[in-house]
Amino acid sequence: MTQSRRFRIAAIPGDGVGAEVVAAGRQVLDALAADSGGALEFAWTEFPWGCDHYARTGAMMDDDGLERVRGFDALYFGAVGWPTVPDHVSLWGLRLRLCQNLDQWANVRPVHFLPGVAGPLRAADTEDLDWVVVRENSEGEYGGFGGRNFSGRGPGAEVAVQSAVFTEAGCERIMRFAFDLARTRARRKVSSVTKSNAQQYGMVLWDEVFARVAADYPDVETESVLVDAMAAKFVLRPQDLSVVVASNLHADILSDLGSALAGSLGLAASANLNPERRFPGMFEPVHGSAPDIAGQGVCNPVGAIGSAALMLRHLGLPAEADRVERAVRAACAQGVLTRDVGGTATTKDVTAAVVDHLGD
Ligand SMILES: NC(=O)C1=CN([C@@H]2O[C@H](COP(=O)(O)OP(=O)(O)OC[C@H]3O[C@@H](n4cnc5c(N)ncnc54)[C@H](O)[C@@H]3O)[C@@H](O)[C@H]2O)C=CC1
Ligand SMILES: CC(=O)C(=O)O
Ligand SMILES: [K+]
Ligand SMILES: [Mn+2]
Repeated sequence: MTQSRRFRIAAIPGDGVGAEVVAAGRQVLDALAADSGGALEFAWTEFPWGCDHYARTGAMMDDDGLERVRGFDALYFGAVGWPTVPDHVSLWGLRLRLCQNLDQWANVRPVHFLPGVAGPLRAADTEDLDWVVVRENSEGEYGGFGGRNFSGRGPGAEVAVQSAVFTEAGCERIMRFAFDLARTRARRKVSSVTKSNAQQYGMVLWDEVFARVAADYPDVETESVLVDAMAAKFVLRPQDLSVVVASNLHADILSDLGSALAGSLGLAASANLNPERRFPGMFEPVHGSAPDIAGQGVCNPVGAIGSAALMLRHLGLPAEADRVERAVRAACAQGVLTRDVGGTATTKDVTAAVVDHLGD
């Protein structure tokens, strides 16, 4: 008899469409478990953190929240942010707080085409558009270093400093992670995103570490591309990319561009990982809380369902992850699409279609 595998997952829907897409992903995973004949079980605990929690308590999450989630096998996250709370308060109070304290220093954000989904790159197809943005997720521009209100400067003359911090160790570990990932892919190539022409300290260190790490991977092709040129390359030569490693801010921007090129921000999945596995990973769609469409039941759940597939793979369930990804492709190919990708289906219709195709 196969032994039952039980995974404890902390669900953190957050704000806006976060609740809708996390419900969709949970439904797909629960269907997978129900179909496993008892071999697989997901035990969910939901944490109602976000901007409503802030309105009630003055904090985005509970004080002991970090302690409570660190023992879970994984965190499944929706999105954070709502117009009632300043975005920097909500983001730092929840997503960044979780990622930083759980030392999830690698953020993996794959981009691929789905059959039946038209993107703006008319000439590209599934072969061309299949790359992974590896985002440095612990330092760089989002390290939180800086300040305001320097002495001697009054209202109207304020100065704010927002520094980017790059450490040699931080650069090296994300680059090694990118090279190791490249070795698992058909195209063994790592493209480093830089801005060392204008930023002569941090980005020059980034480039130097990249060159040093690359020397340890002679079997992997490399290139170093300035971020502005990389934005153009995403559009003009996507077939030339495989693994793209970039700083926190650069990768944040480029991964939204990547998912838009695939057809919508609602499609892209992501994994926030502590590769040493001292802490659980956090799996979330790339998009935010989408206040403009929240509560209407029309948001695209594909990014969140894809994030659930990344979670399965990280939990050692590659066959189940493949099954979810195949079911998503089948639902899209069948034309069950939300309106952001040109269809008329609701979030629930797409989720139900994915669940149906789990049986293919
Ligand atoms: N990791 C996180 O939790 C993130 C949180 N945010 C927060 O989200 C809030 C809104 O930020 P925005 O800049 O508007 O970014 P957003 O990603 O929420 O939305 C940008 C655009 O994409 C569309 N979109 C996003 N997700 C979609 C989905 N699943 N299906 C269909 N369309 C979708 C939205 O309708 C909107 O037009 C802010 O408070 C921001 O700070 C933003 C990005 C990431
Ligand atoms: C905050 C944000 O935009 C992101 O993590 O992608
Ligand atoms: K998100
Ligand atoms: Mn982003």
